[in-house]
Amino acid sequence: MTQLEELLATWIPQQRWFAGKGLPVDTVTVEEQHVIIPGVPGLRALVVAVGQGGVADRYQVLLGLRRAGTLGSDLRHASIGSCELALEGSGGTVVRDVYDGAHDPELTGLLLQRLAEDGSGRAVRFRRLPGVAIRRGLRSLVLTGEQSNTSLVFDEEYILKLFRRLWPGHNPDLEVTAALAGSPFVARPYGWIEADLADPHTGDQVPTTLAMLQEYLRSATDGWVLAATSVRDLYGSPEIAPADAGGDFAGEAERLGSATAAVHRDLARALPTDVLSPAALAAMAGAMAGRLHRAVREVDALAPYASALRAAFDAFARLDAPLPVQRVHGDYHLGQVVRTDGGWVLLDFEGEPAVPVAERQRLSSPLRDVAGMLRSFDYAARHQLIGHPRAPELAGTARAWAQRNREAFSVGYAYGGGIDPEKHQTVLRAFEYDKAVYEVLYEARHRPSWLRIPLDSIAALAG
Ligand SMILES: Nc1ncnc2c1ncn2[C@@H]1O[C@H](COP(=O)(O)OP(=O)(O)O)[C@@H](O)[C@H]1O
Ligand SMILES: O=P(O)(O)O[C@H]1O[C@H](CO)[C@@H](O[C@H]2O[C@H](CO)[C@@H](O)[C@H](O)[C@H]2O)[C@H](O)[C@H]1O
Repeated sequence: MTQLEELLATWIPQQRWFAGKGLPVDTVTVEEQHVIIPGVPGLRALVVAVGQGGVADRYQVLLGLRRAGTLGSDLRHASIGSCELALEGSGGTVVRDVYDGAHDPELTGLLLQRLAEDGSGRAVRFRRLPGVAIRRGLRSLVLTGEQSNTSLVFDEEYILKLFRRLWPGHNPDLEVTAALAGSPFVARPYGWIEADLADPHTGDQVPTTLAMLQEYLRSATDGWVLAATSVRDLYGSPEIAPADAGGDFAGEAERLGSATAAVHRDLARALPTDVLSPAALAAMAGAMAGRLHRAVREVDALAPYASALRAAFDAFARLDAPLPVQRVHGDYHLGQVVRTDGGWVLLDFEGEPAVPVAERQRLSSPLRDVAGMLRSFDYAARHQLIGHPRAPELAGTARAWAQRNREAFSVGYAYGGGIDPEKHQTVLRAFEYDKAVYEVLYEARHRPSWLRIPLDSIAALAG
C-alpha cells in the first residue's frame, strides 16, 4: 500500500458513511485519482476500493491537499494525515497534508462554480439541469447527522450530496428526482457531478454520479425529529391516550400518507411500470428469503423468528392476484421526509445504499415504501425506550402511538389515491418483514445498541 492508502485504511473505517463496519479491512487501493478542476491540483476525487473478506467496495473521497504543515486549525478536524505523494509535474514525490475536502468551503465553492458553468473537465464532468440558474460564491457547511453520504449546505440555498459508496451508473436519487422535477413533493434538482467508473463485471467505463445539487428547503423539519417530539411528549404523560396528547402526530402521519400516494402516482406516470407474473413474484419472495438467510448467518438473535418470516415470504410467493410494480423510493422512513411550510417533501430516492444500483432500480410494489414508513413509526415509538428507566411500563403506550400513526398513514395513503394498505395485508406483511430483516443487519453493523428495535418488532410481528 502507498502512504496515502495506509492513511485511508485507518481513516475510512472511522467514517459514518463506511458501510463495511464490523468486518476487518484487508486492502485499500486508490483506483482513481481525478484532479476535479483542471489547474486546481489541491482538490481530487478519489475512488478507493476497500477489500473486506474477498469483496471490494468502492468509496468516493474528496481529497484536499495542502503543503506539509500548512493545514489550518479550522480544518484540523478533517485531517486524514500527512504523506508522500507522487504528484504529476513534480518529477518525484512531495509531502502533503491530506484532508476531507468536503469540509473546506474554499474547495467546495469551486464545485458550485463549476456546476453553475455546466463545465466539463477531462475526467470529471459538471452538469446543470436545463432551465436552471445556479448562484456562485456561496459558502458550504457539512451537515452532521446519521447519513450514508455527506451533504453540504450552501448558504441555506443549495444542498450538494456527495455519494460516498459508488456503484457504476447514475445514482437513482438523481434519476428519480430529475423525473419528478416540478413536483411539490420533491426538492428541486439543479445539477450533478459525474465521472466514468469501470464496471467490475464488464470492464466498461460507465458514467457514474459523484454528487447531486438540489434546492435546500430552509423551512424543513425532519419527519423523524417531529415524530420523536410527539413520542417524547406522550412518554412524559403516559396516562394520556395518544389521540388526546398535545403532540399528537396522527394528522401529520395522514398528510404524509397522502403525499406518499401522490409521489407514487407521479412516479408511475414518469417512469416504467409493469405487473409481476407469478414467476417474478416467486423470484421476489425468493430474494426476501435469501436476504433473511444471510442475515441469520450474521445475527444469531434472528434465528428463532426465521420460520415465521419465511412463512410470510411463502404466502407472498403464492399471491393469486397480479402485483402492479413501478419505481419506488426504496428506503422510505421518517428520516427521508421533511415537513416544510408547504407540506411534506420526500428526499433521498437513492434506495438502500448497501444494494447494487441495478437492484435498486428494479420495479417494486409501492406497498414496499408503505411498509418502510410503517416500520419507521415502530422505530420512532421504540427507540426512546432503549435505556429508559420506565421502559416496561411504557411499552403499551409505545404500541398505541405506533398503531395510531400507522393507521393514520395508511388512511392518508388510500385517501390520497394509493392502493389501500389495509386490503393487501399479505404483501404488506412480507415487505415489513423484509425491511425489518434489512434493519437487523443495518443496526448490527452501524448501531448495535439499536438492534433491539427491529428484533423486538419482529418478535411482536411474528408472535
Ligand atoms: N433538500 C433538502 N433540504 C433540506 N434538508 C435536506 C435536504 N436534503 C436532505 N436534507 C436533510 O439531510 C438529511 C440527510 O439527507 P439524505 O438525502 O437522506 O442523505 P443520506 O443519503 O446520506 O441519508 C435529511 O434527513 C434531511 O434532514
Ligand atoms: O437514510 P439512509 O439512506 O442513510 O438510510 C439508512 O439509515 C437509516 C438510519 O438513519 C435506516 O433507518 C432506520 O432507522 C431510522 C431511524 O434512525 C428509522 O426511522 C427507519 O425506519 C429505520 O429503517 C435505514 O434503514 C438505512 O438504510
